[in-house]
Amino acid sequence: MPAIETMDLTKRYGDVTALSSLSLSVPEGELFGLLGPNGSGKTTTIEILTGQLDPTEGTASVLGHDPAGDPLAVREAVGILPEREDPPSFLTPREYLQFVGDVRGLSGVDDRIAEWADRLGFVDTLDTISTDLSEGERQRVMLAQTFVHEPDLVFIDEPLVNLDPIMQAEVKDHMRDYCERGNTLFLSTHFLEVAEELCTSVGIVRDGDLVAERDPRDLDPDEQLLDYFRQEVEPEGNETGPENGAVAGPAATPAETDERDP
Ligand SMILES: Nc1ncnc2c1ncn2[C@@H]1O[C@H](COP(=O)(O)OP(=O)(O)OP(=O)(O)O)[C@@H](O)[C@H]1O
Repeated sequence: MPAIETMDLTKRYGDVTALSSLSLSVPEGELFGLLGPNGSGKTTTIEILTGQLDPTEGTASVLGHDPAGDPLAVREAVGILPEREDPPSFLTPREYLQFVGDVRGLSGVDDRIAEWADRLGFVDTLDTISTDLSEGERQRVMLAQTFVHEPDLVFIDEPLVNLDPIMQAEVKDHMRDYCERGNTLFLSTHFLEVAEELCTSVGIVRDGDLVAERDPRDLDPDEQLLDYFRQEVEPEGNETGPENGAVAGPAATPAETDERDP
């Protein structure tokens, strides 16, 4: 059974069609990257798969659960890190992670918090009120809450944004190890270099439909994921675009900027 499967997922908001018969299948153990221009339907897909939003039509299965019919079962089983999500400003990382542990019914929470704070380098700020943390420090805490209950499947929107280069390398290693242990990771990113380096499969969405799927490790040595992306998302005869590797997204890799993806 695939970790994730969708059949003809469609989401309409009045006249706007955010998803249009999107079908995809992500096997267990895959490090899958969902790529696409702004407004192509990536967030909508993640919100449906994590039971936050009901589709207008179509079906989905996530670890064998129906996110529309049983959203709680999905949310209990997976880790989720939406883009631009922070820990509550009035809690310290320790208090927030204890709260997450309580909600998830975890045992040994203090040990888990210590382990993740050590791994993601926030031991020194565990007891600092979150409003006083930098953006990167808050992202580390949010990554910890995503993985702290050791879920089999994790959804992350822009995992490396705001992290310094050393922490990016640490998180990349963790994500690879996580999938090598048989778990599944579903990323959404505008950073094609990150997808090319990490993902074992990428799917490209355009206008709410999956238009291409590929293992980036199969790219020819002289072919870049950006070229492939352009070919799939740009209508014929309109093949000019940004030269920076993040089409219709931010102008630099996360290593080069402190700005969040617009
Ligand atoms: N609540 C809403 N009401 C109306 N339209 C919406 C709503 N949410 C999303 N849309 C529209 O649905 C389409 C898909 O949006 P979505 O946020 O899924 O795209 P995305 O690929 O995640 O974009 P980005 O890369 O900019 O984050 C867009 O046209 C967007 O304007």
